[in-house]
Amino acid sequence: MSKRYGDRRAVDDVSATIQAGAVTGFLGPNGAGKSTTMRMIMGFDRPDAGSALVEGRRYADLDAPLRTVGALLDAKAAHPGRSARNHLIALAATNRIPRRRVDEVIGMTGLESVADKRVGGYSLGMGQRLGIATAMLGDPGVLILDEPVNGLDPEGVRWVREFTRQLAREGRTVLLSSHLMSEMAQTADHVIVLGRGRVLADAPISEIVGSASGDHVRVRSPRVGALTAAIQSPDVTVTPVGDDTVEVRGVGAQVIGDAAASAGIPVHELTPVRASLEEAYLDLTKDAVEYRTEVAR
Ligand SMILES: Nc1ncnc2c1ncn2[C@@H]1O[C@H](COP(=O)(O)OP(=O)(O)OP(=O)(O)O)[C@@H](O)[C@H]1O
Repeated sequence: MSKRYGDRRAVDDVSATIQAGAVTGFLGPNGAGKSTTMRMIMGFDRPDAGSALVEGRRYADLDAPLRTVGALLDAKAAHPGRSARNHLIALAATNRIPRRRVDEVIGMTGLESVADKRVGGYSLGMGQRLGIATAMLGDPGVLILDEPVNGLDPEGVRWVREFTRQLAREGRTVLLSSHLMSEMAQTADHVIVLGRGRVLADAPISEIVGSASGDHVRVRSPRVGALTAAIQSPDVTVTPVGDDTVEVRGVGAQVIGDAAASAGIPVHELTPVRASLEEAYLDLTKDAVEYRTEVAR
């Protein structure tokens, strides 16, 4: 799909397939085009070129849209004067969804105690839970969640993680955007990264993290100089990070440990450090960030 706003290419020839039975993380800097893509999938915005199909059809052509795909796109979508329960009852009634499903989604999202209060008085977190309850109302096989953990407390963040993992285990398709990389690393199976409207990466999370340059082994030894000499080779880079500590790149912990043992060098720490999703993400998007903070040097 492609979409312009004025002379701005918000989404620029994006192609992707979101797999069932997995949580797909949708990442990208502010303004990268994530929300626009999600809105186009849900038929709220019309692409200038291309189309999005949900279970093989455009959103507008779905027979029972709410029962096919549920979305959280704007946590403030419910009328502020209505209660959560009444909001859900009205939606259920117009979509031929049985009334008991309203109580189910209220229970599922932990909204029982506030379900009869006005939505206008809800905290951001309660609004997010109501948004997720709304998305789940039709028991859809596909969920599109735009920053569902935004504004949630740690318990709520963990709940979204476990909830979305469960949805994927049930075989549903989950597309989830977030700026919280540590959270995404624990939630997503697969990641699509957008930058300036284009797809920068589309791969399993292990592959994305594995491609980052941050993997190294942290080594601490009272004879760190001798150990450095023992593992020296053109492929190995050793960076001092303290008097007796170095970061070693290009060789694994086992080789370093064996080299130390055969040279009789004591080792006080030998820690393989995996690159994080955050490092991989920052590597991928470094040329695509529009609003960068200048760090004083
Ligand atoms: N309705 C609109 N009218 C004009 N420009 C828009 C509109 N919606 C989005 N844009 C522009 O399109 C680009 C993509 O925005 P979008 O909200 O899709 O990004 P995003 O990846 O979701 O960002 P964020 O992480 O900040 O939510 C931005 O430059 C944005 O300013």
